[in-house]
Order: sequence, then structure tokens, then C-alpha cells
Amino acid sequence: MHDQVIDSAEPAASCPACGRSGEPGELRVPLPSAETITTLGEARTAIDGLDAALAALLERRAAVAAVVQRLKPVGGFAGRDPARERQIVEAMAVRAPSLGPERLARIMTAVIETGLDAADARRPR
Ligand SMILES: O=C(O)C(=O)C[C@]1(C(=O)O)C=C[C@@H](O)C=C1
Repeated sequence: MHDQVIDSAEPAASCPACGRSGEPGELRVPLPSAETITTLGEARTAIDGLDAALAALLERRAAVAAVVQRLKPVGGFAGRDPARERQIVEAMAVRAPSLGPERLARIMTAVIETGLDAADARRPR
């Protein structure tokens, strides 16, 4: 049930739900379809697998966003780019139509601000 492959330049990560390895630099995750789930236990297992994948993606996203802060002329919260943030949300809304741009904007604002905060905490002083 490995429907999605996410490429990266890092070594292989195992599937958070079933432990199977992908190719080096890939995260392979099962994408359960909600229609086939009939019990609370199945639903929670599916959510746990999706959350494990989300955590791996959030960790990787934060690391990449920290690199962006070092590359930008003005990084961190001072270098916030609302147009870029809107572009990110619009692109995600195509893939997540049931959430839509307003809800995704709330999620991504939290993701982006958390990433900026983590990058700031990691920055050498
Ligand atoms: O693309 C940028 O300029 C970034 O700083 C990265 C990022 C992000 O986390 O995606 C963070 C802050 C900006 O407001 C927009 C996007």
C-alpha cells in the first residue's frame, strides 16, 4: 500500500507505519483510504502512520527552511515573505482540496512560524 514516494538527498528512511525501507533518500508511506476504514482501532492506526510521516516531513522541512534563512539577505522573522507563503498555500490547496486555502493557511502559518522559531533557536550566537 505504498502509494507515495518522497525524494530527498538523504539516506533511506523506513516507513513509519510498517518499517519497510524505501530506496536511499526516499520516505515511503502507506496512504490509507478513509472509505475502507471501519473500526476505531483501524482509524487510529492509520492516523498514527500518517502522523509519523508528517513528523518526518516536518523535521526535514524545518531543516531546509533553516538553510533558506541563512541564504536570504534578511532571514528569520524579519525576512518574512507573505507572497511566497501565499504561493505555498495555493499550491497545497490543489493537493488538499477538502481543506481549502483558508484552513491550509492556518496550518502553514503555524508550520512556517515554528520552522523560523526552530531555526532561530539553532542559530549560533
Ligand atoms: O522561502 C522563504 O523565503 C523562506 O524563508 C521559507 C519560508 C518557509 O518556511 O517556507 C519561511 C518564511 C517565509 O515567510 C516564506 C517561506
